[in-house]
Amino acid sequence: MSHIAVFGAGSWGTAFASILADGGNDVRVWGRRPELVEQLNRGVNDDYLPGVQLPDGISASTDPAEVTEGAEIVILSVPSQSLRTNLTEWAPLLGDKIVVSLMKGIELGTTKRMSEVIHEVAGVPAERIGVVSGPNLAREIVQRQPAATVVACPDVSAADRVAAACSTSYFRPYTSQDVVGAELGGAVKNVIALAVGMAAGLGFGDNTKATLITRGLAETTRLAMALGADPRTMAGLAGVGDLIATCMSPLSRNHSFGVKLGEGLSVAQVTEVTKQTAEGVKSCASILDLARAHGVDVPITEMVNRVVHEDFAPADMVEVLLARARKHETE
Ligand SMILES: NC(=O)C1=CN([C@@H]2O[C@H](COP(=O)(O)OP(=O)(O)OC[C@H]3O[C@@H](n4cnc5c(N)ncnc54)[C@H](O)[C@@H]3O)[C@@H](O)[C@H]2O)C=CC1
Ligand SMILES: O=C(CO)COP(=O)(O)O
Repeated sequence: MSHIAVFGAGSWGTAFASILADGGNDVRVWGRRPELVEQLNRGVNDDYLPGVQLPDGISASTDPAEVTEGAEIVILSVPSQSLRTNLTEWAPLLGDKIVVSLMKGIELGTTKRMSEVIHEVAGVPAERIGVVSGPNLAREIVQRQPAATVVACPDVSAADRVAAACSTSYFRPYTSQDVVGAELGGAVKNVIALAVGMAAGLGFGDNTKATLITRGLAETTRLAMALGADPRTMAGLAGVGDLIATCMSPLSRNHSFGVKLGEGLSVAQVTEVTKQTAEGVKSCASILDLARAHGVDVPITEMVNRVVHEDFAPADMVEVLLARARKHETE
């Protein structure tokens, strides 16, 4: 049994803590708000996962030092744009632990991946920074529905340790050394899910959705390869696997956000009613910056960014995408 710390008591932090507890670990969760921490200590998380009874083996605290004391692995699951600020406080607690990011976003302004932010702010060597990414909608996971994921880390033995800790009868982790691919797949699929949601909100059917998913995979792969990722990761769970789950599921916050935009609500109106993190809304801008810096064409991301940040209409997005010059499919 390992002692594992989880920072972030939202839907995925809590669901991942449940996997770890089911895997036989002693899990301590850090939450910001005392009321939520109190809920977790009663075995529930009514704010983010209402109606779910959490497994035994999870305790929670608002004290980062208490949560990390004796932990071998530290899992980070806060919104991507808050990680840098959070880590400034947590960095001294990380010591020689394996640090794992569950986050699926790219930092605004710096265009850094979450593993890069962890390395930069907390000084953790790349060999001890892992990423977990795959088709893992939190609500299905806490119902113990079967799913698989990717645990990526440059150090295979560290990836193995994390994979062993989160291996259960319903959750199957595969290991990988492709951190860049896993992080890019996880971040860009949120943007594509916004586009697919918009298409659904506009009343388009499965041909349109499949087209956006497939061309979304093409632009994700182009960008990931430009950053040094293995293209095979894009054909795996952290690539097309997560892309399909997020683009097709009404449980996805990014997909649902896009649907409301497609139905005619403004970004401000959708933001107002969206209580949880939809990473693609912010990361579409940083992913576009990243792609431009590497000279990579990402037309869907570009259109999503225009809708979300430049007041462009979703219907016009479709028109512009279809009016582009014809090209070879594999270019
Ligand atoms: N929910 C899901 O199904 C999955 C989510 N993810 C990723 O996990 C990450 C976390 O997302 P969720 O747990 O789903 O989000 P969430 O919105 O359910 O929860 C976010 C948590 O972070 C806390 N938080 C908000 N602002 C904060 C700040 N400034 N400092 C510290 N804590 C703050 C919130 O209070 C909440 O506890 C995201 O990057 C998301 O893309 C990855 C796989 C599945
Ligand atoms: O990453 C996810 C599933 O793998 C969750 O997607 P959303 O953040 O869009 O809900």
